[in-house]
Amino acid sequence: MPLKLLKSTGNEHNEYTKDQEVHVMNPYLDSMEEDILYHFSLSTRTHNLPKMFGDTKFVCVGGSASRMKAFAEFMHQELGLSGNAGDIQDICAGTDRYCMYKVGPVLSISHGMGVPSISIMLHELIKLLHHARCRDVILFRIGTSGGIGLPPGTVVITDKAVDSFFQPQFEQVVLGQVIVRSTELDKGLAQELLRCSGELPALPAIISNTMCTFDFYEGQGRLDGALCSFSPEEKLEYLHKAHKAGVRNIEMESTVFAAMCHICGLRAAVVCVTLLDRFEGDQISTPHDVLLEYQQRPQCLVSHFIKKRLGLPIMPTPPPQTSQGM
Ligand SMILES: O=P(O)(O)O[C@H]1O[C@H](CO)[C@@H](O)[C@H]1O
Ligand SMILES: O=c1cc[nH]c(=O)[nH]1
Repeated sequence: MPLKLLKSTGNEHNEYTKDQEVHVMNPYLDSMEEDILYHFSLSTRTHNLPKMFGDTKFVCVGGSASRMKAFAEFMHQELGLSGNAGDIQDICAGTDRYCMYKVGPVLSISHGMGVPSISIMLHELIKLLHHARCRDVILFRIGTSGGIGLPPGTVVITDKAVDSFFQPQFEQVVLGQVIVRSTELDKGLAQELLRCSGELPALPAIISNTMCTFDFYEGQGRLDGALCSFSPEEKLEYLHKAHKAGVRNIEMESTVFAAMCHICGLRAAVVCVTLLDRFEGDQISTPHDVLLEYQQRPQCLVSHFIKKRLGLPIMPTPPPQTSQGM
């Protein structure tokens, strides 16, 4: 079935109606004879990127390769595409750095853990979207996080992505100098996702700030790493400060994701479920099947959004069933 993109679903921000290109902010790129997207195992010389990707409208990224494969299979079913969802091929099969699946106008890509890993992926993704002459693309990070003062399983739609000092910025070292970039995300998109969450049963969601750290253990104030140089009281004091600054969840990619999308004119949202309440502990001890169900919540929410955007009938569909790792 050919899929048609609706320009709007009704109430969203005006920005949605713009015909928006992907801006690469690099004056040298277009004069290169060939651009090798090394970590995707793709190139402008060996692949017809406009033909392969030109109709892409939604890009969903997340840390785990199996999650992003399962999400692609789920979207195949949700979009009512022909063929067998299980036959979808990894476009990046020539490398095991990242995986990438395309289902209709949706790209599903894994990014690994942490800022350096997602940053490399985003450089190549944004160039890919540019070379493919994509327009009006929306990016989503669908991930997991540690909550602060929230019941586990809550989906946090990020308002501001903040650093470990609670600042809405991302610092990149370039040629030995620190460049500070804004981590502004699309507020209209976040609101629209929140409205979508209200249309789904058992999908508790809020909009709030997300803190992005460079580490899972010490960087997130955990007492259970191989190293720990602070007391339980100091840990709680820091988490309370974060809470006071409006932070309700912690993960490891949102600031660079927000910063790079913002600069390149891409509308973007970060949608992460909380796996635990960090006021209560550090270890993720919830049973695996419960964690899997939590992990599917951002996927169901973003799928619902995409289907609305495409004007597809919204029917209660079961969440992705394939074996996803955490
Ligand atoms: O669930 P994903 O997308 O992997 O992301 C979160 O989980 C990882 C840590 O377990 C970090 O990468 C964090 O950002
Ligand atoms: O506590 C958590 C859970 C998932 N991901 C994180 O980065 N932190």
